[in-house]
This record gives sequence, structure tokens and C-alpha cells, in this order.
Amino acid sequence: MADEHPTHPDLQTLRARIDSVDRDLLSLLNHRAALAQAVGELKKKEGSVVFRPEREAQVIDGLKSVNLGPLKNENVAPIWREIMSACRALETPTRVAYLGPAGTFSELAALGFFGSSIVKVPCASIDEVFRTTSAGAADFGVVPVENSTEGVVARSLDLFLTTPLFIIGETSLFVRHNLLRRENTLDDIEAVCAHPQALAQCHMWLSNHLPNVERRPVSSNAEGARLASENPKLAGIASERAASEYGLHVIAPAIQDDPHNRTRFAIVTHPERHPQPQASGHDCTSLVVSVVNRPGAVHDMLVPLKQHGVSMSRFESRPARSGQWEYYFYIDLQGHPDEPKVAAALKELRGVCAYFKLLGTYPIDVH
Ligand SMILES: C=C(O[C@@H]1C=C(C(=O)O)C=C[C@H]1O)C(=O)O
Repeated sequence: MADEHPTHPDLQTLRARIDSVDRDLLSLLNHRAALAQAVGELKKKEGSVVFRPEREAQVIDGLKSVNLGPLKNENVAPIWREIMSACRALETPTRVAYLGPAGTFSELAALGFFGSSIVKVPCASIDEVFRTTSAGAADFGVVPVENSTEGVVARSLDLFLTTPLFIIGETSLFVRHNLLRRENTLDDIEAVCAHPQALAQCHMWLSNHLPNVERRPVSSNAEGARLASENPKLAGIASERAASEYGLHVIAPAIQDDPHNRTRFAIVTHPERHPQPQASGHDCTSLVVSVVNRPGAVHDMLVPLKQHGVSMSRFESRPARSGQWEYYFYIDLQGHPDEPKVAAALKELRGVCAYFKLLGTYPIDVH
């Protein structure tokens, strides 16, 4: 039918225009992909790495600053992450290790950070993510480091100390826990199987609704969902993605005690296979230090940061397990070691610390 109201085009006309825009977009995306392929060739000649987190952060930041809408800025980042993921895959495959099996929040974090054009390497534990990445069976590892309800993920922090891996990126995820089961009822549950962090994050809900049911810690939430798919007496706590992956009902949605529950993940790699990211303009530097156990030592450690005007966004302590009430301090600084004030603060800090290890420097998570 002809368009009777040229200023108010009908559905068919609008869809025809969308089809035409999509074809233009596809052709432009292919043009972009060919350019990325050419970049890949250059990198191969130079022997340099393909994935450049600082460049990807700048691409997204740059687009957000010129976006006129109606597309929302918060949608720009995920769209371009996917585009860059597909372009990157034309240069080389990216193998990413994370705490599996399929359907874990770690998998969602990996897909959110690298996009879906990756080779997935699901691992049985956080230790295995570190081992697999250290050994080179994966290019990158994705590990949880802290949760807004439960605090630090101790195992990851401990492994940062003892492995050569360093951090090249961060990403955070809104974590919504659901109670999953084969039977669509809360009756007759023998045990709720989930990762200890998830059990802790749902502590209040479980105490109120299933006070007498065993809470059984397992290696991951997806593993809990898998067990629940095999045994109708068991329930799991996991994502909606895990529910569909394992054919389970969501018998209670969003059962986490904190409605704004978020988990932050670090992206790690081996320094021999990947250089430290260059400055992107919005960077974070993570380190772990310890000082001798004497009055004022922690204060002295923070003086160089104050003097050089470097802000600290995180300060976390973990026992050093020496039996001497000694601690490791995990510190996040704003900035990149290429900035003179950050370099000066780090140099002085290194001088006053008994132990000093740079864990990495990377672009701050862009949403
Ligand atoms: C194309 C490049 O390689 C990769 C892909 C990017 C992209 O698609 O824009 C950006 C950075 C790299 O991770 C590049 O380095 O410019």
C-alpha cells in the first residue's frame, strides 16, 4: 500500500528503511572488519599481541562522547564490545579460561568483557583458571576478586601472590541469584547446592524460607545446577542462563540478600605473552605490598601516595599466614605507571615496603 501520510510512514515503510540501514551497517561493519584484519597483519609482522584493552576502552569512550542518541550510552559499550570481539577473532582466536561449567557468572563476565567471539576454556576451580592461563592453554583468565555483599574472594587474592600472572583488565557484573530445581516447588528439598559465596549472598533468604534445609557448598553455582538437574531432591542457586542450560525451573527469582549485589572480576594473563596495557587515560594500577610489623608502618606506606596526589580506590588486607600478625595489603591506585606522579609514588612506596608486587595496570571498566 502507498504511504498515505509521508510524515507518518507506515510499518512496512519503516521496516523497509530499517532493512536498508541494516544493509548499510553490514557493509560498514565488513569494511571495519577488513581494517581490523589489516591491523592483524601488521601485528603479525611486528610480532606484537592482538588484544589491546586500552585501545578497545578508548574506542568505546570516544563513541560515547560523540553519541547523540536516541541510542543510550550504556548500550554503546556492549554493542561495540561485540563488534570488536568479532573483528579481533579475524586477527587471531582469543582463548579465555574461567570458572565453569557453562552458565556461571564467571562465564557471563568473560563474555561481557571479551564479547562472544572467543574460545571458551571452562575450568573446575579458580586455581585451575590460574594454572591453565599460566601454562598457556588459555590466553587470558577471568577470576572473581570481590563481591559487594561478601567482600573479597580470598582464593583469587592469594593466587595473585604466588603466580606470575598479572591483571590487564577488570569487569563487573550485576549478580542475580535464583533458586533452581527440577520440581516447581519449595517442598521436600534435601539440600541447596551452590558455591559458598552464593550461599553466603543468599543467607537471609535461605534462613527465612528454607531454615531446615542443608546448604551444601560445591565448586560452582553451575555445578550446583547440574547436580539439581540430576536429582529432584536437590536445588541450586544460579543464573537464569544456568536454569535454561540445565533444564531447571526458577522456583524463586532474585534471592540474593542485597538487590544491588555486584561481583568484580579481574582479567589475568602471562607477562611473557602479553605486555602491560598502555595508558588509556582512565587507568587503574593494582599492587600488593607488606610492611614490617611496627607502629606507624601502614601510615608511612600511604605517605608517598598522598605526597604525589595519587588517589587510592581500594585498600584490602589479607593475613600473611606467618603467625606474626603480618598482613598483605592489596591496593588499587588511580592512574598508570607511565604518569610521572604515579611512577614517583610507586618508586617511593617500593622503598618503604618489605614486599612489593605490581599486579597489573589496566583501563578502568567502561560501561
Ligand atoms: C583492530 C585492532 O585489534 C583489536 C581489535 C580492536 C577493534 O576492533 O577496534 C581494537 C583493539 C584490539 O583489541 C587494533 O589494535 O586496533
